[in-house]
Amino acid sequence: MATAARAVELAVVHALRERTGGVAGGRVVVLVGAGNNGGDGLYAAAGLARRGVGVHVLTTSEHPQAGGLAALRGGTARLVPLAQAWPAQALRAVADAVGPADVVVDAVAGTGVTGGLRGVAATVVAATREAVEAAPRPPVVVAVDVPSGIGVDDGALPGDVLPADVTVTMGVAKPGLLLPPATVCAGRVEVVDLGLDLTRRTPAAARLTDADVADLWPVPHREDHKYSRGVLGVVAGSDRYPGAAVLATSAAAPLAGMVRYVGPDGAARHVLDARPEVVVGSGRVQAWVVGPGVGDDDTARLRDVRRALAEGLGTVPVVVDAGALLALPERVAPTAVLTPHAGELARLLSAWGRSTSRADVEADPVGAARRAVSFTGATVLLKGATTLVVGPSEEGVAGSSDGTGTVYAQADGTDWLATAGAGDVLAGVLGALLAGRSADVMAHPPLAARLAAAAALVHGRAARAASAGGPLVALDVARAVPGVVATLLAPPLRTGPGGRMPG
Ligand SMILES: NC(=O)C1=CN([C@@H]2O[C@H](COP(=O)(O)OP(=O)(O)OC[C@H]3O[C@@H](n4cnc5c(N)ncnc54)[C@H](O)[C@@H]3O)[C@@H](O)[C@H]2O)[C@H](O)CC1
Repeated sequence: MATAARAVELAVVHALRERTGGVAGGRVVVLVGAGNNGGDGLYAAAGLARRGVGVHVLTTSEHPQAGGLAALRGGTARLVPLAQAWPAQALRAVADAVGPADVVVDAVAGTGVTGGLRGVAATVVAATREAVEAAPRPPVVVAVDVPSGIGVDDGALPGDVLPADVTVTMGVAKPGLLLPPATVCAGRVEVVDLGLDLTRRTPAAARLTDADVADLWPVPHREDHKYSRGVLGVVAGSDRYPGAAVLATSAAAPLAGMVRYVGPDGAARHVLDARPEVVVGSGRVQAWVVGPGVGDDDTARLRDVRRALAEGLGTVPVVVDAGALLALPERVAPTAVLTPHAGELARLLSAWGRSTSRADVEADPVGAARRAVSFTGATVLLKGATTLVVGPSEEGVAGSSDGTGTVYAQADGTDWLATAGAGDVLAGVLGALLAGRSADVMAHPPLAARLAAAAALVHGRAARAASAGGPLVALDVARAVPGVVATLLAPPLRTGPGGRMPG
C-alpha cells in the first residue's frame, strides 16, 4: 500500500506543478471509499498534507481503512465524512470542495467492486462528475488503480464513473483500463511496478507498445532479396471502387518485398499510376489481402476473392476484409485475420445465425469479437476508435472460457482517422507485415493476433503523423507509414556519461 500511495502522491504533485507551478498551497480533494483503494487515497492525502497541500478528504463509507485514517491524524488534511451526512449536505460538501480544487483523487473503489457503484459512493461520484464539469477551470482527475465503478475485467460502464485524466494503476494495467467503453474514462495510464511476477499469466487484455512493435517488425538483412522479404498478393478494388486497390497497395508496397495486384484493368492502371513498383497479375505470394473495395454482390470480383481464399487459407496468412468477409468458409485457422468494422461484424454474426445489430456490437465490442473468433477459428481485428484484436487461445495456455485469447486493445490513432479508405490502408499494412513474417505465423498461428495489433498501432501512429492535429485523407496515412516504421525501429538516443551523446 505504501508504494501505491506514494505513486498516487507523486502523480498529484506532478499535476499540481503543471497546473499551478508549485505544490504547497495547491488544493486537492481526495474521495475515499471503504476498501484498500480508499486506504491508498488516505495515505496519499497524508503525504500531500505534509507537503503543505490543502487537502479535503471526503469519505463515502463510515469505516474507511484504519491505517490510512491513522496516517491522517495530527496532520492538516480536513476530513469530511459524507456517509453520515444528509444527502443534500453531502452534495453541497462535494460541490464546495470540488469546484475550486486543482486536483481530485478518485479513491472510492478499485478492484473490489463489481457491477457498478451503489449507495453513497455512486451519489458522490455522480456529484463530483457534475462539479468537475461545471467548474470554470476543471480540476485534474487522478484515479487510483481504476476509475471507481468501471468493469475492471471487461471494460463495462455499468453506472456512474468519474472520467480520469490520469489513472495510477497498481502492478498491471487492468483489462477495464484498455477495453471500450471504459477505456475512455481512464485517461493516461501509469502502471506502478509492485514487483509482481506476471510472466506466467495470460492477460485478458493487453496493449502493444512501440517497443513491442519494434520487436515484431521484420527488418531486412544483407542476404535478403525481394522474395525472401515477403510477397503480398492483393485482391482489392473494382470498377466501382478502384481507390481501395490504390490505397491497400500504396500502404503495402514500401513494407513488403513485392506486391502483386489482382484486379480489373481499370483499377490496375490506377494502381500502377500511384505505385509503379506493384506487379500486376497472380503468382507465388507469402500472404494475401482479399476484399477491400469488393462489393459483396460483385460476382466477377468475388471469383478472384474465392480463388485467393482457396489458394491462401491454411497455406499462408490471409487478411479477409470488406467484400470477402461473407465469402469465408465456415471454419478457418487463426492465420486468417478478419478485419471488419462494427457494421460488418454485425452482418457476419447475423449471417452465422446470431442476429446482431451494429448497436449490439458497439455496446459489447469485446464480446462480439470473441464470438466471431469462436464461430470461425479466425483471428479477428475489429476496427474502431479502440481497435480490438483477438484470436483463439494458445494451446496449453489458459485463456477465456470461450476458447479465445488475450484481447489486444490499440488506441493509437486520432478521431480524424474516421475517413473513407482508412481501412484499406490498414489492410495493406497488415498484409505486408504478415507477408514479412509468413513462415513464423504459419509455424505459430497465435502470432497473427500480435502482428494484427502491431499493424493497428502503426496505422494509428501514421494517422497521427498525417493529421498533425487536423484533417487528413487515407492516402496521407499510407504515405506516413514508412516514416512511422523508421521511427519505431530507430535505436533510442542514449546520452553517455556526463549527458554527452556517445561518439
Ligand atoms: N496487490 C494489490 O492487490 C494491491 C491493491 N491495492 C489497492 O486495493 C484495491 C482493492 O482493494 P479492496 O479492498 O479489495 O477493494 P476496493 O478498495 O475496491 O473496495 C471494496 C470496498 O468497497 C465497497 N463496495 C463494494 N461494492 C461496492 C459497490 N458496488 N458500490 C460501492 N461500494 C462498494 C465495500 O465496502 C468494499 O469493502 C485495488 O484496487 C488497489 O487500489 C493496493 O493499494 C496495492 C496492492
